[in-house]
Amino acid sequence: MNVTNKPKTILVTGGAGFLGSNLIDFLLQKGNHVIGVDSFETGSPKNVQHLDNHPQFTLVNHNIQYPFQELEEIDQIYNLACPASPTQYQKSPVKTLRTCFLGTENLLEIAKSRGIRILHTSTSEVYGDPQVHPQPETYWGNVNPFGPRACYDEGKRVAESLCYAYREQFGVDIRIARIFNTYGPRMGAGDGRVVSSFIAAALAGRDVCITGDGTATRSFQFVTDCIEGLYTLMNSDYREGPVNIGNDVETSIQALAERIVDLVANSTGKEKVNITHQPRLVDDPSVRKPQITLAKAKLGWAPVVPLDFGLQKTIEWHMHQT
Ligand SMILES: O=C(O)[C@H]1O[C@H](OP(=O)(O)OP(=O)(O)OC[C@H]2O[C@@H](n3ccc(=O)[nH]c3=O)[C@H](O)[C@@H]2O)[C@H](O)[C@@H](O)[C@@H]1O
Repeated sequence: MNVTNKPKTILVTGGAGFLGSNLIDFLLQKGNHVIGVDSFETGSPKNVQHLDNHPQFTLVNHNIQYPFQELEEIDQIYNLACPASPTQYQKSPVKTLRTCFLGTENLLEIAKSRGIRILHTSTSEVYGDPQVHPQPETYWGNVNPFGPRACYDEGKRVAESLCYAYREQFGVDIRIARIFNTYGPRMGAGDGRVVSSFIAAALAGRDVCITGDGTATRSFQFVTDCIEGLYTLMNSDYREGPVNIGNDVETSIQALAERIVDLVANSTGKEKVNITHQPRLVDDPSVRKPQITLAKAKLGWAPVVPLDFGLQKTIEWHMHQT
């Protein structure tokens, strides 16, 4: 592990998104200068509003599908720009693919021409509906290239291939994180992903709706663990291949729903809402759990936030939204 504390100028794409804005806060707290880039298609200005007058922070409205016209000197790039919620990335699948390929290419070109390091955020979705469980980085996945999730799954896969190609052909210094289901403050009520959707419904007194029979599993990582993982990977010497960044405690969606319903009822003092079911989504992965031995060994990183604690923090954040 080689985590350096020397302040840097860091470009964060997707800077007004859920993960991007949390990463920016973290990097600023460490004394860095940060340039946040967002096209505001899924990112929200509210996520970075508190940084309006921050002397070390610049916000740029730009879509990474297009090359940057001008850019000051930078030391590192984190590429987090891409809609990540299935409901969002399926709205415009061509745009999602373009963000993954052209967007990543534009950033790799900057890294190449300036000789700087780039961390690309990939996803557990590269494993598709996995036939190997838990998923190690060496698993090549089970992805449908011709379905509603393909724009994201294949987009993220080709972006990894592009990073690899830029490393092999041009010697670009790359890091790739495969992020598993992450939740926490700033994942908005309308995001569509399961934790924020369940919390928002329960707080509003609506039924919590499971798509499927509830037996599907995910392994939920609190946002602070994810950000620590990304930062540690970026500043580590490990460049051989992708690294899973996730929590390896697996939970069924039914169990998650029941837990959220209980925690929200406890927090509000109101009655528990009902849990209902709708048909399973096409190509929805039936199980997901990261193997994180590589991250532990090479980065000395492991998640530390228990699900109940993270859910409680997330519920409190939602309760304070207007
Ligand atoms: O949160 C994430 O980090 C991941 O979210 C999605 O992957 P997915 O696992 O499908 O995330 P959700 O949409 O949160 O769904 C998780 C499970 O909950 C179910 N779900 C979701 C939403 C809902 O309202 N109700 C519900 O039962 C889904 O069918 C699925 O089985 C993205 O595709 C990933 O890239 C991303 O890394």
